[in-house]
Amino acid sequence: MSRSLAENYREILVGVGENPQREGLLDTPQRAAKAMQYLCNGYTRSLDEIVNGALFESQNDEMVVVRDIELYSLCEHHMLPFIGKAHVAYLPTGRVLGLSKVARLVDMFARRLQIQENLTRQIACAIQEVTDAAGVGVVIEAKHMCMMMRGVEKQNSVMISSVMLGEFRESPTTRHEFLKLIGRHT
Ligand SMILES: Nc1nc2c(ncn2[C@@H]2O[C@H](COP(=O)(O)OP(=O)(O)OP(=O)(O)O)[C@@H](O)[C@H]2O)c(=O)[nH]1
Ligand SMILES: [Zn+2]
Repeated sequence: MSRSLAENYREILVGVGENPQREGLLDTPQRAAKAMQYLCNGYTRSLDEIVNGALFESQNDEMVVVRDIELYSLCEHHMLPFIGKAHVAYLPTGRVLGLSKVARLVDMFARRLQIQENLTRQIACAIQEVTDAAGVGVVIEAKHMCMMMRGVEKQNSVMISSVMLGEFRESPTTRHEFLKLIGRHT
């Protein structure tokens, strides 16, 4: 039988040289397990459940941009947080996605163990799949705790990753409009 997450956290406490019996730590394994389950709850979600049918007919085929969506994820190499912002855009072809669903979709993929590049691509592909857009652009800027709190210890570097699909990849004008709207291009 596999050990519970809480039991594993108790072992971690011992592993880092702590006494899991001391008063302040008595509930910590349970609490940490609950927190970690929350931070990884994206594994239990699906695209259908997130979108919940919130697709609306619209004749507007101009670019939709949702920028500055805050993002909290965990890097799959160190299981330490990376924190930043996601900017998402698409060109609708008759249907638009409920606004909050863009942010929910970002969270669904962010609440998993990730590398930033894969997270960026998964968000872009999901938006494409759900909306059947003529193009999708996603930019993520994030700071990685594994680079700040340990390792190379660089406090000011920001990782910027992008994925451009369809029109965003083929047309420099579309791409520039997106980058301008998110403040990344003049
Ligand atoms: N490309 C990419 N790399 C990441 C991401 N998150 C963490 N990393 C990197 O993953 C790499 C893992 O390198 P390793 O040498 O196996 O691990 P390490 O000894 O802990 O590396 P250092 O962080 O350099 O101390 C490091 O360069 C991290 O900076 C990410 O989202 N994308
Ligand atoms: Zn890392």
